[in-house]
Amino acid sequence: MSHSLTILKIGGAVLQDEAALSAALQFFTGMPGQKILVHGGGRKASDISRRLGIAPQMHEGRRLTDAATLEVVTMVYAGLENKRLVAQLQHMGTNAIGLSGADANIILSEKRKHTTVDYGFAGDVISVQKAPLQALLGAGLAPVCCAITHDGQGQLLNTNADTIAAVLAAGLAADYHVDLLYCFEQPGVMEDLSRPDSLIQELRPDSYARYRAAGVIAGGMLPKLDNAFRAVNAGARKALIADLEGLRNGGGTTIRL
Ligand SMILES: Nc1ncnc2c1ncn2[C@@H]1O[C@H](COP(=O)(O)OP(=O)(O)O)[C@@H](O)[C@H]1O
Ligand SMILES: CC(=O)N[C@@H](CCC(=O)OP(=O)(O)O)C(=O)O
Repeated sequence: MSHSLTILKIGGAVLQDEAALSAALQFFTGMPGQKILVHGGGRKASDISRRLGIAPQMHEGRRLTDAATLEVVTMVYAGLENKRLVAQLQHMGTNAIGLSGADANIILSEKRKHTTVDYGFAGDVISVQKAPLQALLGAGLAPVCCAITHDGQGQLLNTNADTIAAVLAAGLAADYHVDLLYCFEQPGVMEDLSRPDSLIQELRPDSYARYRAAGVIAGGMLPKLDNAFRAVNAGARKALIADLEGLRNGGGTTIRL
């Protein structure tokens, strides 16, 4: 295992703020070694859904994805957001290549099964094909991955973007020293979102369970943390949740076992 690989995931709020996005892409461009960018775009998809008269519906941080919503998220994530990120990275000197999970069959998923909630065309990941990713990385390209996956039967599925970042980290952990960085608009996981000084510097499974049961950690933070633990469990060297300032200066919330 000779190479380091950094996987940076940027969320919907960062994508909505041009200055923050540009700073995040500059940070990505400056990262040494091999790297993958994973992006969300949930807020943009919700905006465009509303403009089309489709009310966005989320459950525990995941989108209920009916057929019309699947069209919207495919256009937004695999189209608009993915391609504009690739273009901006090219402008900054990073040779990026945009991918969905269907491209080169990198991420195979299945319709999310749940006993009480119908998630529609939301996809849970079954497997990651690492060979095409390794080939791209080895060729000096930076993959830019969106949250659209496929089931191998021709059906596109909508997968949480934090999950995409974590399964890539887990899938590649046997071959690289993987650092997984989640960049969003908060300083990290907070005890109280209204208090910027309430950063939780370190989370372990037991403290996560306590905060979750107390309702301190909720919504979009649940898939982020479940996935960060998944990646570290699978052998990622590091998982960090932070804003850009924290990523630059060693702040944020570190996930430990
Ligand atoms: N304890 C917490 N600390 C930080 N954010 C939290 C917490 N609990 C809930 N959240 C919410 O989770 C959101 C992040 O989830 P989400 O919007 O899905 O982010 P992203 O688009 O980056 O994946 C934050 O903006 C915040 O509103
Ligand atoms: C199934 C599911 O929830 N998919 C997510 C994919 C995008 C995403 O995760 O975007 P952020 O990182 O910006 O939240 C969604 O449609 O919101």
